[in-house]
Amino acid sequence: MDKLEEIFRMQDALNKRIGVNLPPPSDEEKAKWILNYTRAMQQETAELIDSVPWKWWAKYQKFDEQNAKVEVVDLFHFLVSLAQTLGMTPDDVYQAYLKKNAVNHQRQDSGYVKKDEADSKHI
Ligand SMILES: O=c1ccn([C@H]2C[C@H](O)[C@@H](COP(=O)(O)O)O2)c(=O)[nH]1
Repeated sequence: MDKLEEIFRMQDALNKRIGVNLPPPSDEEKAKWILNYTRAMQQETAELIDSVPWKWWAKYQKFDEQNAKVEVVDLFHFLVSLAQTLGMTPDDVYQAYLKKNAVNHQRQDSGYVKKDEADSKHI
């Protein structure tokens, strides 16, 4: 089985066990879970920041690379749940990634001197 498909299946099983069935049945519920998962990601991002010595005024902090890796995996759990909230399959994420990655390369090719929101509308 494809690794991304396996991750999506395992995340769905964990979320169901926690009592969350995705995608939610209404736009209202979708909005609620987008906010829940993005807030959870903000917290995990703060924990990731705390795993590097970011306090320029303090000397007690150490770079904890092992913890940083765990926080990335925590973030990945919530990012996959966010994709599932929006009804995206592993293939949807893969196809959208391919398209957006191509747009990002085109922007670099052209110097990216101007922001053109329309260049992502086909994704
Ligand atoms: O609905 C949820 C709630 C939590 N987690 C997972 C993601 C992280 O790996 C971990 C974060 O929980 P704490 O370790 O911060 O309690 O739980 C989910 O996958 N889905």
